[in-house]
Amino acid sequence: MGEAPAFFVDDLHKSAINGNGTDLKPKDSKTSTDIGERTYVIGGMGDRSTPSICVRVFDRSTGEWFNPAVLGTVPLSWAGHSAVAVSEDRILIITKDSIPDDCIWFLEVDTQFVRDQKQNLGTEVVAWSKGVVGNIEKPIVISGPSGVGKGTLISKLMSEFPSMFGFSVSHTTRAPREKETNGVHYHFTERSVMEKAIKEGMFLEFASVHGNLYGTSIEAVEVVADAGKRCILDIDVQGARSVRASSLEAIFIFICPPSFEELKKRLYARATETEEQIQKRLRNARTELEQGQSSGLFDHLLVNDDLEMCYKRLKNILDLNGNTTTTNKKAQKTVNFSKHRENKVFISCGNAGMEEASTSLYVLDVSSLKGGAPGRTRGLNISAADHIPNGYNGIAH
Ligand SMILES: Nc1ncnc2c1ncn2[C@@H]1O[C@H](COP(=O)(O)OP(=O)(O)OP(=O)(O)O)[C@@H](O)[C@H]1O
Ligand SMILES: Nc1nc2c(ncn2[C@@H]2O[C@H](COP(=O)(O)O)[C@@H](O)[C@H]2O)c(=O)[nH]1
Repeated sequence: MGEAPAFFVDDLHKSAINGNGTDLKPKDSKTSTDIGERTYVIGGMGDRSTPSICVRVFDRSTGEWFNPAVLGTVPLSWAGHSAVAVSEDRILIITKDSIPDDCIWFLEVDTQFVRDQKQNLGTEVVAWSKGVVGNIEKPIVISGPSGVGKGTLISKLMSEFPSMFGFSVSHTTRAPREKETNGVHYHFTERSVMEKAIKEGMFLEFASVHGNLYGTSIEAVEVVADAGKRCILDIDVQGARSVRASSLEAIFIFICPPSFEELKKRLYARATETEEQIQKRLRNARTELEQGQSSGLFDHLLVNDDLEMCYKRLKNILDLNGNTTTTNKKAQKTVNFSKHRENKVFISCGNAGMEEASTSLYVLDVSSLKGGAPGRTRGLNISAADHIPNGYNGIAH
């Protein structure tokens, strides 16, 4: 314990550009990056056909090594990497020989998500998150008691704007209804499987609703964003609260019935639940209505009395009728050199494998990072740079 393995000193050399991070000689497969009292050793394992990545941590205050639980989506291709700490809570990793869409990653070491998971799992944790250039439109969280018409409103929105919105397909342990399709309406899952995935940090949120487990996986939201669409989540109030507390910035809309009697009528008319289940849903509806209307959790409350009227108001909120906008604007692609000086990382990219070796210099602005583990880190800004001003972070790639 406490002794650094051979690779720690011998195999690493400091960045040619600023000495804060490390980059690799072609044959190397590990980097070490210091944050506070800890040194994060990130290295490739396996052979070229099945490369993988491991993380070990050396705590200089105790002189001990440990292997943290590694959460999030691990980079797939791994032919080496460069690493630099961009803040107290995360390390930027640039993987070598990757396609441009797949080369920027973050290893989070002390973000809110990591701290939460440390507490949940009772162990040391780090988490991967893939960096994505540009921002996404804020996802839309729609909540409300069972039978109020959330699904009906969402279906209308998706049919009218199929290329604009994508549905976050939740996991649930409840049995499918007659017309429901696995993978479309829900991922119908065994409780033990879902509980295991929750423990492994695969879920953005989950809750026990009307006696079953429901949850939004990180991938459910990210695949919609990756497709360039705005994600819609149909989740209960507990789930909405968890999303509010997560790194996902969203718009929260609560749908109310015109009266409790009308809600009851809709649930009976839908006829998808047994008498006992309907009674349970109605009991839970009272609490949900109380919490939804009074908690300050929701940005908008909509009464679904006349369906067409409610749909129109929903479209107003989402700026689909040409009214006030509530969506965030797309990321600015240009970099302002006079601002956020400390948040720029210069990347020197060599193409030694080509006939004429050359090096290009890019500047990565990490000042407007959004999201992060357990999903993607969005909001990266990359542009060409012609020189590295004094005092900047940089890594060779
Ligand atoms: N404005 C409305 N007026 C009358 N009936 C409605 C209205 N909106 C929805 N409904 C009907 O109410 C029933 C419940 O709607 P829906 O299934 O969309 O509710 P939900 O909120 O998604 O419920 P759950 O949370 O249980 O999935 C459906 O039969 C639907 O056709
Ligand atoms: N917290 C979450 N709640 C969810 C999720 N998916 C659905 N729901 C909510 O469950 C109830 C019941 O749905 P039903 O399809 O069985 O009628 C409803 O209020 C949904 O909003 C989820 O991923 N997380």
